[in-house]
Amino acid sequence: MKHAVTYELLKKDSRTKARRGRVHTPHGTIETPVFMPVGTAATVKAMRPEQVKEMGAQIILSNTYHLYLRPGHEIVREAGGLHKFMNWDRAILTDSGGFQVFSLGALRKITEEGVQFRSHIDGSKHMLSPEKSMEIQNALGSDIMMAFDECAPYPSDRDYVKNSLERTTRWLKRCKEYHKDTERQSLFGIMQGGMYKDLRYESAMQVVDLDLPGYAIGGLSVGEPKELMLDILDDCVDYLPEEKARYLMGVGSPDYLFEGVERGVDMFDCVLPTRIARHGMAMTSYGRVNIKNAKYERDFEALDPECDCYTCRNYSKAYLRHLYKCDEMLSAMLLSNHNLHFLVNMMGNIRKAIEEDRFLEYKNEFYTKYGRF
Ligand SMILES: CNc1nc2c(CC[C@H]3O[C@@H](OC)[C@H](O)[C@@H]3OC)c3nc(N)[nH]c(=O)c3cc2[nH]1
Ligand SMILES: [Zn+2]
Repeated sequence: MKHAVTYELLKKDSRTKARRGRVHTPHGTIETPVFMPVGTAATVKAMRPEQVKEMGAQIILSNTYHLYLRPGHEIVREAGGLHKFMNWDRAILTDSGGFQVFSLGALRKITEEGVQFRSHIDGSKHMLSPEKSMEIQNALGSDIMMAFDECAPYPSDRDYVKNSLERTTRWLKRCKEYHKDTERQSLFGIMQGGMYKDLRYESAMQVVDLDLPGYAIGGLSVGEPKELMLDILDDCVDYLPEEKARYLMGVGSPDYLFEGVERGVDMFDCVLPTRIARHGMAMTSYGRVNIKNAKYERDFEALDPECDCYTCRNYSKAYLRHLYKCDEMLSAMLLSNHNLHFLVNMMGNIRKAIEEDRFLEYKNEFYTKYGRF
């Protein structure tokens, strides 16, 4: 059968596991490695779609949990699907809701059937199951649908993680069984296994056995120390087939992106760029800038001298600091625009560096200038 989404490997780095590829989708081709802006409630916060497109973003993310609760997936279906509803004609990936139920929902109860929870919005009772998650993602019409899984909390004991990953595999089979229109939308499996390397292997073998168009590494970036995350990640990527796309969920800041690329990851997502923007923080070529700092009061230079984004071309740090101090909406808009542009642009430079076989040199140059992460 023809899959909606396919991965094409273009070039492997000669000294690391970094790789340059493409993810072909019904809404366009995604150059990888790629950073995917997060648009949880069908909007990349404080950004118009044209701006997200103009900076070069090829795919954005949205969320089953949020859109099911508000406005409701049937309304999005009646609107013609998420692409139409939010005026975004490039690719969309939706998460399955499992993670959000645990990070946002209240009074949860896990059974073989699925997860019962109360809405964090109005306390109403709901049930998410593999079938329900697929029904919602079918209604949203995303190009890539994530399997309904359980992301075990950190830390979790071994028995819990083992039972959880086995139930996640049973849920994945139910997702695959339910999803019929494989030429319109592709289902990605998610490997779990917590911080236990042997359980990671078990989960990967069970997930890969279902021969899906792409796979995600879940259960990481959940509060574990960086060196532990990277140690687990080192193994996880090798358990996934080379000819399929690999997505590391919930990652990340610039250093995690470099470390993930170096270990063979193709796709990344993180709320950081827009979230820290709302708190007056910017990522720049010379490290983080906390715009509320008094030292910027008379700093009439651009946020990042090496950035050509709309924010850096037209406004000074002094003005951005003023906007933040006045709690003006334009503050979040301009800082979000820059932070997203910064990460999307950085990934473009990483892709170019892999093409020119100088990924490690670019990584070291970036780290030296950026300083402390
Ligand atoms: C932050 N760390 C982290 N996030 C994670 C997410 C949410 C990403 C999703 O959450 C939204 O941003 C809040 C993004 O939109 C993304 O959607 C795809 C995960 N989702 C699933 N289904 N399974 C996991 O194991 C998992 C692990 C994560 N670790
Ligand atoms: Zn900029």
